Amino acid sequence: MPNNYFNTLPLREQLAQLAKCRFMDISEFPDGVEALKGKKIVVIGCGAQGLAQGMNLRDSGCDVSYTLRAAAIAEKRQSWKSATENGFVVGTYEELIPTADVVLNLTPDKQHTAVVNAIMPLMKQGACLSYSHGFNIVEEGMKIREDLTVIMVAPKCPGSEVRNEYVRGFGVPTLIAVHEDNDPKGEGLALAKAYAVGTGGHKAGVLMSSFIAEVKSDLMGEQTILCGMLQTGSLLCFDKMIEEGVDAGYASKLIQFGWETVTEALKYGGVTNMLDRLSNPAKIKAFDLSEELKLIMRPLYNKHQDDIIDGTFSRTMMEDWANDDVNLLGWRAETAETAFEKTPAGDVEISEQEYFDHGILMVAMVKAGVELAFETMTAAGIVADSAYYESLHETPLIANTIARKKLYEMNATISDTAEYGCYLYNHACLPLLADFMKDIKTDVIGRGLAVDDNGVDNARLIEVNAALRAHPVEAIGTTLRGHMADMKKIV
Ligand SMILES: NC(=O)C1=CN([C@@H]2O[C@H](COP(=O)(O)OP(=O)(O)OC[C@H]3O[C@@H](n4cnc5c(N)ncnc54)[C@H](OP(=O)(O)O)[C@@H]3O)[C@@H](O)[C@H]2O)C=CC1
Ligand SMILES: CC[C@](O)(C(C)=O)C(=O)O
Ligand SMILES: [Mg+2]
Ligand SMILES: [Mg+2]
Repeated sequence: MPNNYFNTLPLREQLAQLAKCRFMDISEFPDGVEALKGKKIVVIGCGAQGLAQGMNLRDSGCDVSYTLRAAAIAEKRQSWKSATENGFVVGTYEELIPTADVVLNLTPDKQHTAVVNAIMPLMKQGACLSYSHGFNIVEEGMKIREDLTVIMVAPKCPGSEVRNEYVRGFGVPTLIAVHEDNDPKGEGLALAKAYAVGTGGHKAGVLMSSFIAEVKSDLMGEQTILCGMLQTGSLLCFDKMIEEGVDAGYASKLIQFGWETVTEALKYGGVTNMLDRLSNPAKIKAFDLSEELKLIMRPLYNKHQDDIIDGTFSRTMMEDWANDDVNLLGWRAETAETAFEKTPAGDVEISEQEYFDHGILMVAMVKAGVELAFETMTAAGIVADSAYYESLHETPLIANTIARKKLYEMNATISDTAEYGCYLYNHACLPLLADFMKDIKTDVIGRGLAVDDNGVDNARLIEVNAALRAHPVEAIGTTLRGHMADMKKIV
């Protein structure tokens, strides 16, 4: 059984690592990709992150090629097609790994131990090994050859958006770290910074953090608000609308594109702006619903964070790995059979404002999920900047994937680790919200509030506006969004 590295550390070291996080100003990247110039970068795997990061790095002037497992090359699998059709050199481990100065391990987390064990003997003396998620180091205690530098450059975003944002001329927030046990030449930070520039991350914001803080926050965000909450919310809202007689095509479209539309407002102006898009009575309704949701769901968020911190989550997921992914594959098949997933979006016009007015419950779910995830992460010692990226900032980026092809697309685009955690949350959250959903009517999902009484109590409105603005996620959000002035509009 793998050795959980985090659990071997003394408490004070665990707390120090969890709290490691510093926002890097754009002025700290004056050398751009210079540290990677003249270096040969070999990417292992050409999936969601592999293709996107490789393309961005190449467009930034780096020398990038791909190595794939032999069977993927022989059978000309999708990964081989993606790399070759995009004009990259592709070779076996034996052909390319010995030539690499920097190896980017962008295979699924489940494969990391086997992949790293296979490539380590082939790696050049003093080369660099990089990850985009630290599971293998933190949760499995992987030991890397002492002469190798080990870094992490983790985009806080699905691979598709890593590429899309770069093409739009921006980037996605990125967390970088150097594994302190493996920095023999002291060059880890320079390499990680150059790599973050090469993917465009520095334009959106780079956090200098630790492998531990990345793992414990990344797992929490993806399981709860980012993917779990959007999946649970989609299923509950769709089923409720059908039960209440809303046209199925309309309901399907409202949800498929609704998350993207309402969270676009979140991206620009936080929870406050998202709720400000509602009429005054609708805003108060969304606020009250979200308070109720937070009360019901808080124990679930705490459980996810506790299980992530003490290793229960990684142990159980690794048991599923050892059991041929029976749970993951079963949950994936189950999701494909849900009514929401099987009902195509109708050919109906829904205006941008209507997504808010008819999606009050969706707005409430996003608010509750973002705030709970942020509160739970920061209570566990994760720094607010990182908790912001893992809750509020990334939610719209995941919502974009649902707009493309519903939950299938979201779960195909995110990592298998995120997908497993998403289903885990969904399974616990659906029954938890069953009673709450019994009282839900189409005024808050599907049809909107009646407009004849648009009045509100002044005192209550002032109270709600003040509470929205006082939440700590709004303060850090305002600061971090200040560094994202060049962010491009999507909706
Ligand atoms: N998905 C995302 O958006 C994000 C992922 N990450 C992290 O990035 C890393 C990559 O994840 P992701 O992009 O989702 O992965 P994918 O599942 O999309 O891609 C995996 C790639 O690895 C190859 N691969 C699979 N198994 C093996 C193996 N045993 N040996 C060699 N190659 C293999 C696959 O090709 P083939 O099967 O053809 O060999 C494929 O090209 C993970 O650490 C993940 O946590 C971080 C942030 C976001
Ligand atoms: C969605 C979760 C994520 O961590 C990510 C895209 O950031 C992943 O593992 O896919
Ligand atoms: Mg992530
Ligand atoms: Mg992840």
